Amino acid sequence: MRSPKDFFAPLAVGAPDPVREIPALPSRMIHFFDPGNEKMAAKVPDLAKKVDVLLGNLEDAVRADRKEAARAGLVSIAKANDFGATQLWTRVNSLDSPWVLDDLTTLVTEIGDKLDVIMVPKVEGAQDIHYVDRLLAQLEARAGLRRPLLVHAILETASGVANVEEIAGASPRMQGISLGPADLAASRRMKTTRVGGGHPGYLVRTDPVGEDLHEGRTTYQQDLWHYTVARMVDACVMHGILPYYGPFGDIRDVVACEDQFRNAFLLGCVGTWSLHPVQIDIAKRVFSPDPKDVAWARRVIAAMGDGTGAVMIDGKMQDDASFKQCRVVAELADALAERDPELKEAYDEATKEVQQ
Ligand SMILES: CC(C)(COP(=O)(O)OP(=O)(O)OC[C@H]1O[C@@H](n2cnc3c(N)ncnc32)[C@H](O)[C@@H]1OP(=O)(O)O)[C@@H](O)C(=O)NCCC(=O)NCCSC(=O)C[C@](C)(O)C(=O)O
Ligand SMILES: [Mg+2]
Repeated sequence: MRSPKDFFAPLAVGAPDPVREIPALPSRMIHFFDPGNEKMAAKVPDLAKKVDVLLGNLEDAVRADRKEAARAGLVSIAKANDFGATQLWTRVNSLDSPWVLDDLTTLVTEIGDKLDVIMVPKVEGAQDIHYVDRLLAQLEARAGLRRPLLVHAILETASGVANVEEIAGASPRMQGISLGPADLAASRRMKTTRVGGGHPGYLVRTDPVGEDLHEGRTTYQQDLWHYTVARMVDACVMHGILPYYGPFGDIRDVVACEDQFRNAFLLGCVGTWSLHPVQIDIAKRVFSPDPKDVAWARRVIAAMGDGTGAVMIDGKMQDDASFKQCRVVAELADALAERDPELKEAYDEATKEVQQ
């Protein structure tokens, strides 16, 4: 284990200094595309205006015989475009694959100055992050990069979940963690065949009402991912990094997708993945606080002054703790409003209505 004193020293001579704080940039949706797929790649410049993060995916969902095309596609897309405030991320192949070394070497060398975050799949423990950390420092030094690349881990193995706290704190490069429900389900031997979302068999049932055990008993479907998401959120917050939901594979079921995203938002996640253009607006709607909640939060903050003591607003007690919750909502709204003029108008309009 590294000494905390050494944590902010570069891991290679000439590599940039590690960051001391992870920037809380808007990242409501991480939009996945296959850079080797010409149809998808053609849509990227337009999509860049709509999404917070564009991610060139090199791992699963890219066929083995298209891995090199995807890598080369990402290099040319990054070189040909300036995405402005939209971040550019990549997901490299897993650390046990034959492609990852070339992914990291090529991408850092060719477009290290354009990339913000490298997503590493199937992370099992801190040792995986340490490997990537050192290698990135060596490549950054060789490429003469001035800004360190950040690392995002996907939580998609049982050992990854068991070690999530040490993964979150393994390097100052750690930017965040996403849930990978499909690989995680396989790793845990869960008996599901879906990419995220619920399952009708995972339920609770009300007590029997009479002799007939089948009669009049309501069932409620439960959230298969509650434990993992909640644990991931705590691990991330403990280490000052950002938690994200992940993929929702039933592209047609936009209703359940929105529910899954909202559960994650309410539990503390800052964003999710969009796998198809139709999921972009869902993520934007869910991960931008509701204007009514923003107006309420601003009203509580104004009424609470320095944030101490207790006041009553519309019959509800407010104190230091509810003031802090309101600040979370209001600060997120302010950050998003800076990037999105439509949201700014909606938030200001709702705030004015409350003040009248
Ligand atoms: C689902 C698929 C096959 C349906 O693709 P489609 O072509 O059948 O859909 P469509 O509705 O017909 O598409 C309409 C148009 O949108 C385009 N399009 C479609 N998707 C995108 C996109 N993402 N970005 C940009 N453009 C896109 C598509 O090319 C088409 O263009 P056209 O009108 O010119 O013909 C397709 O959307 C896709 O491949 N999406 C990305 C899938 C992906 O990245 N999967 C990996 C992440 S999930 C994962 O790995 C799991 C995890 C974490 O590891 C774990 O839980 O373990
Ligand atoms: Mg996976």
